[in-house]
Amino acid sequence: MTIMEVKNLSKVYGKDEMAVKALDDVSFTVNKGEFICIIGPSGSGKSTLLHLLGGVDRPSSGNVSIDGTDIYQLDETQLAIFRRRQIGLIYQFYNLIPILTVEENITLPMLLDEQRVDKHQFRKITDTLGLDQRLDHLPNQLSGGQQQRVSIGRALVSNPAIMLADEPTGNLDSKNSEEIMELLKMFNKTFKQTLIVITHDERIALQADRVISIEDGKIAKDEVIRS
Ligand SMILES: Nc1ncnc2c1ncn2[C@@H]1O[C@H](COP(=O)(O)OP(=O)(O)OP(=O)(O)O)[C@@H](O)[C@H]1O
Repeated sequence: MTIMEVKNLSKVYGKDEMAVKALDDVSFTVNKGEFICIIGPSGSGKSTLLHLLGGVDRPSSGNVSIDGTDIYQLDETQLAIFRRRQIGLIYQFYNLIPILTVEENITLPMLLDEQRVDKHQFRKITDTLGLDQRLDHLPNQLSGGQQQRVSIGRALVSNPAIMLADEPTGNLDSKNSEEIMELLKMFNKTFKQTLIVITHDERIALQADRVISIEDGKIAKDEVIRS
């Protein structure tokens, strides 16, 4: 079953002689529950693509449909709500709010959305992420690996259909990196959560179901590794 349809997606930053074509007519579809890695050289357009898949930025042309919703037809408020409910985003530098505790950082998207936090779901996520003893800590009282777990918790709490991660292990040592990937894969397999990960790490790319290579803003290769 298709969960995402990307059609003729292009993104140009800047204008006139300053214009940079970061993404050039990219089209592909994603099946529900797929684990895709996006690879490619620095500056090839990977982060731009991920942001457009997640409704973070608007394309210059083309569209992205998620579960039948053409997301760029939504106005800003509708898009923000859609994003909070359907998309989980994880970055290399965790983007946690320093003055909020672990629990507050994780539940923030639900509170912003005026949704009740399901206590059972919250406990399950924080137990699985090994954060149950850290809920009252501030981000700077945690290790890098723990901070990344918090950002995964924050991305998971609304049970999004799609998880997008931009080099989620780029800032971690190999042991933490492995653990974070195991967690993401576990949520992908257990909850059929679609997982799209940008990585420079070949070992991570080899774990995916499918690898999309981006070069110069275009898809250079799209390979199914396992189905
Ligand atoms: N806000 C912006 N304004 C202008 N140009 C931008 C902007 N963001 C990205 N670019 C340019 O668009 C191109 C693609 O950038 P993007 O960040 O998507 O690449 P990337 O493949 O994710 O790179 P990296 O692996 O280094 O993170 C680059 O040439 C970059 O300089």
